[in-house]
Amino acid sequence: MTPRAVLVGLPGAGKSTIGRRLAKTLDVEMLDTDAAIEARTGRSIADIFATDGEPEFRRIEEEVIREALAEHSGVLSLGGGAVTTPGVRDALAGHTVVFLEITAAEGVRRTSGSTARPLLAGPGRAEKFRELMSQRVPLYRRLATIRVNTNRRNPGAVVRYIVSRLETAAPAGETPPQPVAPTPTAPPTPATLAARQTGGRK
Ligand SMILES: Nc1ncnc2c1ncn2[C@@H]1O[C@H](COP(=O)(O)OP(=O)(O)OP(=O)(O)O)[C@@H](O)[C@H]1O
Ligand SMILES: O=C(O)C1=C[C@@H](O)[C@@H](O)[C@H](O)C1
Ligand SMILES: [Mg+2]
Repeated sequence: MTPRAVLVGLPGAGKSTIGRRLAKTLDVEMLDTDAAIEARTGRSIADIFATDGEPEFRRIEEEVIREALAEHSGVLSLGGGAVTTPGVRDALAGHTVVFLEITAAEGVRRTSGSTARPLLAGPGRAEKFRELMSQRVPLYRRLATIRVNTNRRNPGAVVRYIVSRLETAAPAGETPPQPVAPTPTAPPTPATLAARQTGGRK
C-alpha cells in the first residue's frame, strides 16, 4: 500500500487544510503525521519539543512517517520540518510528493493566529519563517513530484489542481512520461554512406 499523495510544505502552506479536502474529494482517508505523533505519545508536539528536544521529536516523527508510508493508502500530510530528517527523505523516494508552495509573507500571515508551532514561537516570527524557508525549500523541491502554488489559489482551487495532476502523473515509483524529442537528423558519416552503398555487406 502506498499513499495517493504525500503533502509537504512550510508551516501554513495548507498541508492539514488541503489534506482534509483532497482526501474528501478522492474519497480516501487522511492522515496528518503531527496528529498521529500526538495520538501515539499522548502528548502535544509543543510539550515533546520543550521537554525532550527537537532531535527526539524528529526520531518519533520519522518512525511515524515510515509506518504511514507503508500502511496508509489515502492522503498523508507531513509536519513542516519532516523533510529535514535524512531518513524521511530516503523513505519518500518513489512516492507521489506534493509540495504546497507559499511565499514568506503569506506563510507568516497564515500562521499568525496560532501559538502551537514551537519553531515559530516568540518574537521575530517573520525572520524565523524566512530562515526555515531558505533551509527547506530546496529540500521540498528536490522531493516533489508535483508542485502547486497556494498563494493565490483558494483551498478548493489547490485541490482541483492536485487532482488534475494526479490523473496525469505517473503512478508513484514510475518515471513520468518524458516529452518526445524530435529524432536528430545528423548528416551520414562516411561509414554509414559506405554501408548504404554495399547494402550493409563488408
Ligand atoms: N490555499 C489557501 N488559501 C488561503 N488560506 C489557506 C490556504 N490553505 C490554508 N489556508 C489557511 O492557512 C492556515 C494554515 O493552514 P494549515 O493549518 O492547513 O497549514 P499547515 O501546512 O498544516 O501548517 P502546519 O505545518 O503548521 O501544520 C489555516 O488558517 C488555513 O485555513
Ligand atoms: O516546521 C516544523 O519544523 C514543524 C512543523 C509542525 O508541522 C510540527 O511538525 C512541528 O511543530 C515542527
Ligand atoms: Mg498542519
